[in-house]
Amino acid sequence: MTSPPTNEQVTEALAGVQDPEIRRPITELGMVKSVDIDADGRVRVEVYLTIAGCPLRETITRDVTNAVSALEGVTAVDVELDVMSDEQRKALSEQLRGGQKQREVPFAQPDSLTRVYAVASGKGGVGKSSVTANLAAAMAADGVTVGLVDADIYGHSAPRMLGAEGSRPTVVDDMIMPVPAHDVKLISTEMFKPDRDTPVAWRGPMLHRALQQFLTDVFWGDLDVLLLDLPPGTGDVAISLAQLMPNAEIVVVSTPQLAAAEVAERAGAIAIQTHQQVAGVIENMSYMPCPHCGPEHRLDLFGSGGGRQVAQGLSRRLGADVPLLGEIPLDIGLRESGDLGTPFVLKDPEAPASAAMHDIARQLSHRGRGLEGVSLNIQPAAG
Ligand SMILES: Nc1ncnc2c1ncn2[C@@H]1O[C@H](COP(=O)(O)OP(=O)(O)OP(=O)(O)O)[C@@H](O)[C@H]1O
Repeated sequence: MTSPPTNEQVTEALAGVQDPEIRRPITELGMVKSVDIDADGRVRVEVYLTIAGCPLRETITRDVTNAVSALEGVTAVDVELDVMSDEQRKALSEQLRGGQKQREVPFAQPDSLTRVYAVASGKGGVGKSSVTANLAAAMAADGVTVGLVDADIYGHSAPRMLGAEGSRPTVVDDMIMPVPAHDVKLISTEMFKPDRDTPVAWRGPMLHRALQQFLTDVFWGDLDVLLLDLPPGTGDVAISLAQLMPNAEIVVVSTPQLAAAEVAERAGAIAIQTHQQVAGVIENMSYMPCPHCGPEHRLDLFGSGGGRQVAQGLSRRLGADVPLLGEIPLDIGLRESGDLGTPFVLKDPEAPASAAMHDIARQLSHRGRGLEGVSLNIQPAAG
């Protein structure tokens, strides 16, 4: 008969279990309360949850059971759950903040390597939210660590599109954990409403505070990319965002319709006032692949050329090259999968609309993470 594992072996196995929201090993987060090993190989692990009624308690129980069961000599695993005390939560939140007491926007710090993209549109209904949610899911599927702030207060649809509708984030002390949805770390205005049907009637200053809180009080961890879904138009949120994160780059979504393009160009041109960069333009609902002849025959339902016109107009106004990042065709599947909570890029990655979004996601996540102006902490060699 094999002998039971040692305490060190069990602890090492537990170090492979991450808290699903914080994405760090439970051993590092002080979540392992105790480990008991019987002579017959029965292991009992007590785990602290950050809050009572933690929505991910089953995931944690399953992951701990799997990790410990895999050890040689283990005959059974019992997982018992306890809840952190206020002091433990406070200590954890301080640890996550890296000992830093003052609230700062981590992405606005000069040494931040996170690429921040604010997705804007001139008017509603052009598919900005669908495109943003799909870009986030496509990036996550590519192994990019991505966060999504759904700041579209009036039309917050990211939770539904990512299958996280009705989710409430876990709060540890005064730190908010983003909700994991298809490997995207998600925070939405919807999560802070008393109930789903209450409209959000926040005005300028409240909006600014909400956005600030999403950026300072949410534990994002190290992100490669942060996407922000802005409300349509050139409103308060875009200005607040520029104040909070001047390094955020704008991505403009437009339809091919020339009238829509003019409005979209105006939304992008706000970057001139706020001194931000425009990373590019995405044309959505570009064409309908002909149901009879196939995708080679494009039906231009909403006209054509809008995306290119916005890109050219913004290049002229900003005096910098603003590329057209891609053209996403109309696809009924895109709408359906959004309604059902599975992003189209995951459900049908080969469809032309998905392929276009995967391609745009790669362009945005693989752009050099501009080290310009970033302190590299290199000391000159003593000569
Ligand atoms: N390429 C596409 N093909 C088919 N349907 C699409 C496409 N893009 C978006 N849609 C659908 O169009 C509708 C509007 O999209 P969405 O809500 O993403 O727009 P929006 O610009 O974010 O609007 P708002 O900012 O007003 O919330 C949704 O029903 C969505 O599923």
